[in-house]
Amino acid sequence: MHMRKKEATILIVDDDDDILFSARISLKKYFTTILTTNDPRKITTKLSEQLDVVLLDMNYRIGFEDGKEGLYWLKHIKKISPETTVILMTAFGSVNLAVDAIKMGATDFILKPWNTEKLYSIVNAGVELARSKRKNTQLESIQSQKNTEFHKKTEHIIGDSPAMNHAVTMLEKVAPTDANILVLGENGTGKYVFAKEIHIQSERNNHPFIHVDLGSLSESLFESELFGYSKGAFTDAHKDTLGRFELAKGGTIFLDEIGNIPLHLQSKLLTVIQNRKVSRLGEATERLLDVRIICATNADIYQMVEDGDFRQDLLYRINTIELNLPPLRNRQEDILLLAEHFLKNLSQKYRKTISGMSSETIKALQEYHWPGNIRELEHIIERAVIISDHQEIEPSDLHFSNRKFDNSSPPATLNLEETEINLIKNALEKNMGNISKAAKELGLTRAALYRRLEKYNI
Ligand SMILES: Nc1ncnc2c1ncn2[C@@H]1O[C@H](COP(=O)(O)OP(=O)(O)OP(=O)(O)O)[C@@H](O)[C@H]1O
Repeated sequence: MHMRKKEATILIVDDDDDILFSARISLKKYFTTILTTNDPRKITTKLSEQLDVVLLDMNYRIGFEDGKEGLYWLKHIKKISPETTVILMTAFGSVNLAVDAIKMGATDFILKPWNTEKLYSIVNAGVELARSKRKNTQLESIQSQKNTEFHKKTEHIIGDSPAMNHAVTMLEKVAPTDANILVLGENGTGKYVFAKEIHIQSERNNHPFIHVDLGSLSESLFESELFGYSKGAFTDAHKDTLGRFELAKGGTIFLDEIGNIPLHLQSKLLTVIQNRKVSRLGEATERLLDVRIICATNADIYQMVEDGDFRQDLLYRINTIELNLPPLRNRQEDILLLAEHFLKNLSQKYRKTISGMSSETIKALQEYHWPGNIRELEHIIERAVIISDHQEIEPSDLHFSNRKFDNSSPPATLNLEETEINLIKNALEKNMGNISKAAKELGLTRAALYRRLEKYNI
């Protein structure tokens, strides 16, 4: 009977070449990759591969047959690759040794000589176990990565302008409810910071907060990323994969740059939100959706609705509560507070002793237009802290991304679109077409800059 081999990497370690040979022959029929070595010291290099199962002999040197060496190597493997299943082989089956080995993380035990069927079934169970462990670890690492990222970002919400105080009051009111929230604001106004803070102040805060940047996902990836897929749903779908909605279970999903999803996916998203159910691509099973949805955009979403680019019914589903984050130039009071906050943190980070900002510096900061909002302010302060040789930050330490907005020369035009186009062109010129650098100067993500290049046909 012809059977398809299972994708798995198995390492057999034994000092007896006959055993290696026969085990290899037995397992080769069922699994794609069988590695062997007669020297346990080679295990370390083999562990650089993703090993599903190690079949490990207990005894190597003649005369030392108490299994200590096997236990030593078992510990070694578990330390380097905790997800790998270790199965011990021995000709001297002793219950005590088996117990010790299992305590130390071995999964099973097989006595020599074995029969092929038994060997196969033990190894196969080991492969399955390794896979499920790996899957869990991946999930955990996604979450812990997300969490540390947030801690860095959230810190505090700084600001004391009426607009900011209003936004914070709203945040505190709506956070504990399960209402869907739409956060509106230009780039760098703190939409992410607010979304995360809403999650932290909600009852879902011991569940995941999953951020999806729809601006950086290609259209072909939207669906599989959001909804997940089952094995075989498309050519590259090698295994069942959770979507972000499922990953966020019990917690909050933050759909950033919501204005970016194409119309056909807007319908799909609408259905998901209405029915509160998701199914993975290629799968009929529907799973209950238990997430709070926060969306954000810097686009004029109402204009998009008018132009037929965004579904009105979807907008009404996601904007139960709307939070508006005003641009920095409209909240003068916050500029100084934020600048001082960044100055303090960044001087610490770069180990500089800077006592503050000169009054000319403060004036320059307050008069600037801040097209990149808080992110731009943070960058400018960071750069100033790094280059400054002064006690206080001086205007010469400030490097505004666009001199046209410098207080010394008023902008040539006040039309927003034209201004944006000019800014982008200047940034590109200055950085010799380097998108990453230009985006950084503009206080935009690369994806956001790309969208603008497309929009304005630059
Ligand atoms: N109120 C605030 N207090 C302190 N720092 C803030 C505040 N708002 C934003 N920041 C900082 O400014 C930067 C930009 O904020 P954030 O990423 O939340 O903006 P955004 O509106 O989501 O931007 P984009 O639309 O470009 O994704 C971050 O480094 C963030 O920590």
